[in-house]
Amino acid sequence: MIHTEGISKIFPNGNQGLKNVSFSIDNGECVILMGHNGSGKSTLFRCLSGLEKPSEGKISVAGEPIADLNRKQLRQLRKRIGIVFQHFNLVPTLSVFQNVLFGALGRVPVAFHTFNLFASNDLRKEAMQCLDRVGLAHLAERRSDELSGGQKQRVAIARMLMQKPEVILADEPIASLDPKAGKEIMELLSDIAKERKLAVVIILHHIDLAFEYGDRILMLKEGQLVLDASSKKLERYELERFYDVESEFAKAKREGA
Ligand SMILES: Nc1ncnc2c1ncn2[C@@H]1O[C@H](COP(=O)(O)OP(=O)(O)OP(=O)(O)O)[C@@H](O)[C@H]1O
Repeated sequence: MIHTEGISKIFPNGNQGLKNVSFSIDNGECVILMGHNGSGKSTLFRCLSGLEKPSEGKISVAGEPIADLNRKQLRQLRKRIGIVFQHFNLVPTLSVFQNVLFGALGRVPVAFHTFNLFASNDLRKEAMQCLDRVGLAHLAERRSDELSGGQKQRVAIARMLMQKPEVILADEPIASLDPKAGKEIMELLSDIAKERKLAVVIILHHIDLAFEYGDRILMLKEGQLVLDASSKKLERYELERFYDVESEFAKAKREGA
């Protein structure tokens, strides 16, 4: 679960990243975070993952009050937050299986360079289960740099599942994928939210996919949360208006002109 209460972020140079942002996300909810460039999405993600401290307000992630944690506690909390990146961040020379296995590094006290040798059979079994969940068990032995973008993102999600996260933050996870692969990744993330009862937040710029896979849509504008609505109750034109993408033609048609 994620909860923010009145968070603001002012950077040392005076830029305001966030202004009085409050929302809650329950376990099992898949929430889409939208907003133009510079609207504050990355700042919010960095605050939620404990990389940035808000100047004001409270944040709790997985039951932990982030602002009150010391460095060691923050490091521990980060292990419980699964992050999905736009560019996958796999180790290209390692196999798909090894990349996924390394997802457990944060919860097993074994050094990186010996991890592949000393990982237990149970962990290896778990890694195969995570790969199976994303539909890529058959590619376990393949080098990860031989995969397509969509497959790489699936491997990155399997690696993140190995972490046993309690919350998932995905930063434009489909920005470099074709429409079909992008849809598959969105479906996977929204299914994982339901199956594992995790709070999932996805930064996305696709209106159709936001409606299809998001339970709720949040919109930031100049650091402020201007929309927080259930995707079932929201009309497409309302979202387009908030996003400033409604065409003059659509507007005229809607207004019956
Ligand atoms: N480290 C920083 N120092 C100063 N200002 C910053 C810093 N990081 C972000 N900002 C400012 O905070 C505001 C929000 O930026 P942020 O990167 O969070 O937006 P964004 O919605 O993620 O944009 P994008 O879609 O381009 O990634 C912008 O005005 C930006 O210039």
